[in-house]
Amino acid sequence: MSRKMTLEDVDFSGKRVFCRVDFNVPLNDRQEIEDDTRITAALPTLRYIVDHGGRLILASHLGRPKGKPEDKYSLAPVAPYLAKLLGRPVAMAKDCVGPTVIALTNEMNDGDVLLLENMRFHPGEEKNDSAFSRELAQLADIYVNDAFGTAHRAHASTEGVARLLQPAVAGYLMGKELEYLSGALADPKRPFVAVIGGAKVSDKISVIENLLNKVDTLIIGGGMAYTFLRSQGVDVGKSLVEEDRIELAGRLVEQAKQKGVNLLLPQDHVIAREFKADADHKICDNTDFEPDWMALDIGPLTISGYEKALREAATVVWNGPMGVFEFDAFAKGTFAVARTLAEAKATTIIGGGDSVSAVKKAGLEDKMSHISTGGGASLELLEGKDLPGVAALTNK
Ligand SMILES: Nc1ncnc2c1ncn2[C@@H]1O[C@H](COP(=O)(O)OP(=O)(O)O)[C@@H](O)[C@H]1O
Ligand SMILES: O=C(OP(=O)(O)O)[C@H](O)COP(=O)(O)O
Repeated sequence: MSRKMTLEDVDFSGKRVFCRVDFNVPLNDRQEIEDDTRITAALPTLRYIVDHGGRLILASHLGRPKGKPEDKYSLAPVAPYLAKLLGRPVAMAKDCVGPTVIALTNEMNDGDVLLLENMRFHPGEEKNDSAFSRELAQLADIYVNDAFGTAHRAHASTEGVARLLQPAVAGYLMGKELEYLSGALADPKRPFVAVIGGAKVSDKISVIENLLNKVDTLIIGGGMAYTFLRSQGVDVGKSLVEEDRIELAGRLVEQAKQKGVNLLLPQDHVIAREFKADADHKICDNTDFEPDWMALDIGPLTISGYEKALREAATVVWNGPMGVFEFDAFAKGTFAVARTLAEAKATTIIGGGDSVSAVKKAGLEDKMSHISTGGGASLELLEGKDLPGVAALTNK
């Protein structure tokens, strides 16, 4: 993709800036923010705009309201939280379009911050409706997109407005995410190793197909490994297997061979009698699976093989857990990968979703080169797709 304009390419002084952020943060029952990672990740961009005299109009979605207002999805709790982080007032608008909002934006002074209410309270947002995009575009002079986590959505505030408000530029978080994730795929330091896990092959087929053209080693773990093992004739008992993907998994193994990619599958497993935190469990290898048991984690031999490949890597991308890490008894494989990456000399990129939760649970966030703020968006990049929210930005 062409290089996009960035914050430094624009004079923000006295300008109204429509800045799309991803403040889709988890809230608890008391409407308190449970994880502020996405808010703190956007701060460098927000500070740059206000420090350069911009009038900052923030736009985000929260949750998945169905095109109409719902109290539990209000962004109101974010305004005071952000005000504390920024050390300046953050006004909260009751809506994101309409005369009252226009009046609020007209009253702003340089350096003021206004948070608009949830974009998804309007059906036009997810439909990328042009009339709704025009209403949003009316509010500002310049467009900034720092919402990497939502960049795979072609919605009004992520795509439509960017086409109407020029220049449309990438914020720092967006730039950093693309630098790591697209950078790793375009020009990785080698050996380049990808670790792909999680529940199902079907969710990650395109990722695996794309990575087979890029990586030196592909490590497979988690539930999806058992469809791969079945394709190799291993009897995997009651482990998670997608019957309709066995043939495809076999073809991917063949492709890896043809392309000279070192594909690593689990050699031993922690198997359990049932899918429960305190289930009876033991270790088995590929020759002695119990017919009525299921694999819920990779075994010790597999862990040491995977650790060795990771220690030799220069670039690692990780997406998806190695086992049912939510249950302590089956979290060893996932935490071993997290620890090995934390100690590795490689550039380590954690591509969103459950692998990020695992790294955070292990307290190892600070030891990774990059932890993505977008699960879906990083997967689409790993699939080799362009992100609509990025494509719509102004080329350099
Ligand atoms: N061996 C396994 N059997 C069943 N489920 C598994 C297994 N290994 C991992 N999982 C489950 O996969 C889920 C994560 O899968 P997925 O949503 O595809 O990953 P991600 O969110 O990282 O993309 C976790 O809830 C985990 O418990
Ligand atoms: O949380 C998000 O994505 P993620 O769960 O894939 O990381 C983004 O805010 C996008 O939200 P959406 O998947 O409701 O469009």
